Amino acid sequence: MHSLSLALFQPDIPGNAGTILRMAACLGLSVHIIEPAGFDLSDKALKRAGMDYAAQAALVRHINFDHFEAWRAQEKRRLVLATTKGAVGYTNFRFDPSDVLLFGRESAGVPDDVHALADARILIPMHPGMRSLNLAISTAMVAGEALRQTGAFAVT
Ligand SMILES: C[S@@+](CC[C@H](N)C(=O)[O-])C[C@H]1O[C@@H](n2cnc3c(N)ncnc32)[C@H](O)[C@@H]1O
Repeated sequence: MHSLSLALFQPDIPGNAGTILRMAACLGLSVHIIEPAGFDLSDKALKRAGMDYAAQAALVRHINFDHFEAWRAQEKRRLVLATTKGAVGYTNFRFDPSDVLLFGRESAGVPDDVHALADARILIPMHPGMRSLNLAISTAMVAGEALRQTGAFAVT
């Protein structure tokens, strides 16, 4: 298991969370879910989307953002927020193996105070006029680049 971690801020859609859990299990990443989520974390759709892989994912639940921040402070890890309001393109950002990569909820992203306290805000550049990518897709793109940069992909 890598120390690079994914974090989902109050996710709304179980299919997205399940897809991310499956990816995380395959790539050796832990996933931190900041509650409340918009669904029951034992939801069938979460299990269906994550398939049996979800059971192998390192899932950590935080009852709220303060709880997540207490964990992060203890670990002394940087918070890197993926946001459509980011200033730095994700391929131009230098990732650290201990980073926590935070993604916002499907319906609303993250609140302004969470946006402000992140150590860095990164963007996946999109064509003009497009609003946002799907949560699971953006998580895969950023995780792939972070793993590539930090040399953490399994070598074949
Ligand atoms: C469906 S989007 C949220 C859209 C929301 N209405 C907003 O304005 O933030 C869910 C999450 O995916 C990530 N995301 C989607 N597109 C992105 C992009 N182009 N660059 C960086 N992150 C993105 C962000 O973490 C975002 O909070």
